[in-house]
Amino acid sequence: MYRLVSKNPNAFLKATVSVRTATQPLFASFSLANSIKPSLTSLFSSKIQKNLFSNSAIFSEYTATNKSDVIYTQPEHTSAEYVPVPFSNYTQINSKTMHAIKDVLRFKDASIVQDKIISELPSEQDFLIKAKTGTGKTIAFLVGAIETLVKYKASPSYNKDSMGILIISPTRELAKQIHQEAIKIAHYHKFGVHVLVGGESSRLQQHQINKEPLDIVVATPGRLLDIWENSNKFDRATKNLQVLVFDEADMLLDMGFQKEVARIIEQCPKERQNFLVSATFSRKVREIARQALAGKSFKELDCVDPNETNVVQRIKQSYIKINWDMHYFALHQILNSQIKKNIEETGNGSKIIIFLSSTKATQVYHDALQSFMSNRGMSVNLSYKNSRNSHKNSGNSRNLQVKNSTAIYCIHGKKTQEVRSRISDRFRNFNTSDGNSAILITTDISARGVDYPGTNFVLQVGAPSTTEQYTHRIGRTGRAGKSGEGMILISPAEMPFVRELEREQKLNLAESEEFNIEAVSNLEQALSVVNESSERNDGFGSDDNDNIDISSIDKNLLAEARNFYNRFRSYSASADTMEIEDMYISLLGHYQSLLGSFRLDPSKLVEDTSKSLIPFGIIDKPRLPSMLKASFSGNGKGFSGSRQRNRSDSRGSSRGGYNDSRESRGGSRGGYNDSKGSRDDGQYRSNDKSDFKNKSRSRSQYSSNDRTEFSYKSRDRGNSHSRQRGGSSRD
Ligand SMILES: Nc1ncnc2c1ncn2[C@@H]1O[C@H](COP(=O)(O)OP(=O)(O)OP(=O)(O)O)[C@@H](O)[C@H]1O
Repeated sequence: MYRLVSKNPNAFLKATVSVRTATQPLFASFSLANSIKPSLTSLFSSKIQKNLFSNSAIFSEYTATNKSDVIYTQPEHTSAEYVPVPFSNYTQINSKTMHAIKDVLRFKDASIVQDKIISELPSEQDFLIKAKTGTGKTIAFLVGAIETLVKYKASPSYNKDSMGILIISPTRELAKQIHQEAIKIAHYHKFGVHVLVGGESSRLQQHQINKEPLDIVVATPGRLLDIWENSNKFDRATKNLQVLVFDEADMLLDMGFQKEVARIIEQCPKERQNFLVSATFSRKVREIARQALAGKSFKELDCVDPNETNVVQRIKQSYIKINWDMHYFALHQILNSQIKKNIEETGNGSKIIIFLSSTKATQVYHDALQSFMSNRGMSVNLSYKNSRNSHKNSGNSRNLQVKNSTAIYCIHGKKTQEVRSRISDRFRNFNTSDGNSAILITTDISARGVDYPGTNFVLQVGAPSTTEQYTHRIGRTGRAGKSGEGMILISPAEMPFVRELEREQKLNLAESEEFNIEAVSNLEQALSVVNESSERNDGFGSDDNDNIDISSIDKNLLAEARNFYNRFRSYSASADTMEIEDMYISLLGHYQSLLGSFRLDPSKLVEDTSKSLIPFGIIDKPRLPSMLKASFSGNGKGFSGSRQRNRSDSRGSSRGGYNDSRESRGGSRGGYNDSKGSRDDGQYRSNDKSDFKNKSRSRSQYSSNDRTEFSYKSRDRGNSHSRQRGGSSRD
């Protein structure tokens, strides 16, 4: 009999986690309509809206106006984002707009935020708009702004050379998405609709500007100011600008666009309407509001109850407490489980987004996932229930032949705009109806505003920069009335983040039931067994090792671990050590900015995060750049075993795990955290904090020839299985 001996005490999760009750029960909301509580209705008596129906559910909804002129929508433990008012009931919308909503967008009922805006029309007022993620803010502000434009066009002061609506977006992806929505809703108006973003031909954009009226312009700040300076027609047109919109207003400031925002506001005419839009009203949104709406009264349309979270309630959310060295196998299990579950429930493949906090980590996780998740598809027989097709059959379930391939995509700020757009389009249009699935691995470049319809699962790897960012990331699923699920992988050192989520976002996250501490420990054991037997080279599960007791380990899990192990090993063996070390440093760069806000323990973070090196057999932590040292080595802990990378590490050419054709190689090594990589101001400005560029290193100096073989146990085995590079030094 085998007895499982953990030679790696850290490998087993010992910490206990209190399992709290989820406040976001899956599909909790679809009961409803019956239950508007009299006590609540009397609290909000001024304006009670009728209830209704949305795409997927029955909702109850009512709103109220209080004295401070802030309108709250009272969600009343429902996930209601739609009101029962069909668009056709709104008489205040221009008929051409209405026509487009019906025939081009094909929307039936208005969402709450849309109802809020439309109820105010016609209006020249300034609006500060807050509504939950994925609840249709884009169309809401477009409808409002277009009404103002239509009115202006009909007025005697109309000048055909003037600009109608200028919409500022923090990222190119979002700008292009808004542009597409604007084209649709402006269909019958025959407006000129433009998008000005970096990474694409400025000449072409200027050509368009000269050719067509500037009715609606969507732009990122950098390219906008660039064209503003260089195009007389554009400059003249802005003198009569009617409406200025800042979408994802706080992100503009988060990304360091303060100066650009200030310039844009300064250069616009004072007489205009303003819309400020976000799913979260941080201090920063109010900062823009102060600038843009200075001295003017504005109406705050807050569609989220102050006691509620900004995330739609039907998104089931949980955390998985797990060490970084277990991520890949856990991903293998989590993703396969999600895909299987979704196919069984709906007959469809999955659309999944995985968020990481640095470009380096995003690229590494993408490459790893390609090794063990992507496949060319196979036909499988599935018996599934509740499928959208099940009505075609007499029974509740039926056998179905589906293809079962998984495509893996990756977007981050170091990719060219052309590649970003292409991948974004592919993922957006990915068809899951034949059982195929798609996974997008991305940085926060895709966290805000970006709409990938049909995304049913969002997985966050590690804590994001703010609790608001968590809600924006989660908001990529559960959109437009659809259901969705979110999970976050959290290392023990990051647990304070989960508590902050509760405090700041009122999100009481529960531990995952399926991947709780015990389940994660099982994963670890199974992987250890496979790893052990692989190292003995005696075949998986053979009987001639008396150190391991595998009887308690589920046979299927062992088989899955072996399958994963074999596939992942082929990737890890060829991965570039320097890329992996850079990933580790970039992650610490990300955590550096969280230390204070989430009261994280620096030495614990270093220890936890360094486990990301283990699957690649890297034993010693690389030396940290001075910018990080100051934050992470204050007490001298956490650096035992740190090793300086130096020239003596060089052993010839790279193994080429990441070959140079990858976009991630293209740019500088600085600016690992690309929440700024999506800046669009003509050049990439790396944040000092995360710019750990070490120009003196050349890639070949850190070739991976000397990297160890894959081993989850390398920590325990010293050098016997892990060849350390020379030149190690403590930091
Ligand atoms: N009234 C409606 N009926 C059906 N679908 C709608 C409606 N309004 C918007 N949608 C769809 O809902 C999705 C989300 O809309 P949108 O991107 O505008 O959300 P958002 O509130 O801006 O989200 P985020 O906070 O993430 O920016 C889009 O696919 C959009 O086409």
